[in-house]
Amino acid sequence: MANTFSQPLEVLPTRVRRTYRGGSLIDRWHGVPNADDSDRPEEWLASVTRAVNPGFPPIENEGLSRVQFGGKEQLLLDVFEAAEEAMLGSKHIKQYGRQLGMLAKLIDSSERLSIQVHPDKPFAKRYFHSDYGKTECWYILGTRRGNGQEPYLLMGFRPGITKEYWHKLYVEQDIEGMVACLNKVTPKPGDTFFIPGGLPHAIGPGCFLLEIQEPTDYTLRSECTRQDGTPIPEQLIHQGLGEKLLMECFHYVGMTEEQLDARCRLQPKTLFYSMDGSCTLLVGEDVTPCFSIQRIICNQVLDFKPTGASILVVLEGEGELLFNQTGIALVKGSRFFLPAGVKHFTLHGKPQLDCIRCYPPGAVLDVPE
Ligand SMILES: O=P(O)(O)OC[C@H]1O[C@@H](O)[C@@H](O)[C@@H](O)[C@@H]1O
Repeated sequence: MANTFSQPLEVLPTRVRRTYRGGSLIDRWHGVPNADDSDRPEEWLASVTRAVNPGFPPIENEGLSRVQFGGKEQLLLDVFEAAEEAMLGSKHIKQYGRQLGMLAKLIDSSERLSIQVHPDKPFAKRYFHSDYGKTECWYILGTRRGNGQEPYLLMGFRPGITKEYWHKLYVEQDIEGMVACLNKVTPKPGDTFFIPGGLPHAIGPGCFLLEIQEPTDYTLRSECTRQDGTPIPEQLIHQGLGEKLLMECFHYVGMTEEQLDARCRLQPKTLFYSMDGSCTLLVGEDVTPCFSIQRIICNQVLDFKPTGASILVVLEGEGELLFNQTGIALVKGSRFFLPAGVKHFTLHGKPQLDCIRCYPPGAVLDVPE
């Protein structure tokens, strides 16, 4: 059984509705011309995490990715159940269960998201009885002018913001006041940011990014309306916890721009470099134990010997993924779940591939030999 399941699984598109608009850059990236922004600004990649969208008309299995497997389309979650060991590996299952332990997404915002916060692990454990909070990282793929504005990110309280002051702004819904409390950062392609649980933030307009996060959909927010002025359902504001706990989810740690840069703007580290290509660590264990991210540039042929599962996303270029003497074509936007049972694969850039590999917690990163 392990052999049947141990092959790279191409993941079908999984678009998800959110409270903000965007997504046209995701479609264009996949080669769809003249795409428009919509209420589906996110694509979840190899997801086994359900989207939580109270207040929206229900969609069955929203957020769960599907793969072609055994001659039919199936939920990746069901394939995990049928072959947990081949998919995730026994070491991972022992520590994390049948859950992948991370979620990867593409996000494209044509307008600013609401000012929000995600729980850290202790908060998630205590109030959601979950082993996972929603610490996340963003790798910027591109920017555009959104809503007539230059792209930006809001991140982290400026020094001196107290819980009492933040609560007052929340009660008054003083949006300008809230924006003024946060550091404003200009993103550029190739930047990587770390957003630990508890850090207030908002992705601004015109940001196209790859996000890796803990596998939950817990967003709490201080802003109660969308950009068009329509109300955001109460459940999406405090996830059923109420105003007091909403305020406690934020960490009131002020940071200057320099302190924010030092804590949240990550510096890539070269792991491997040759004529054939390179591997760079974008997010490693020194940043968070929740997941890791590696960028791979492949000019020729790179050989990998994984020791566990990962997700592979092609950002740019064309080439091939060679597995068991079979070549699978790779193009910009290709995304694969690589089960733990895949012990060897080769990337071939034709002429070049720029890829990201996302690893679950506890993974040993594999670097070409
Ligand atoms: O504001 P909504 O529509 O809930 O969007 C929430 C989105 O926010 C971003 O900052 C990320 O945390 C995404 O993972 C999340 O899906």
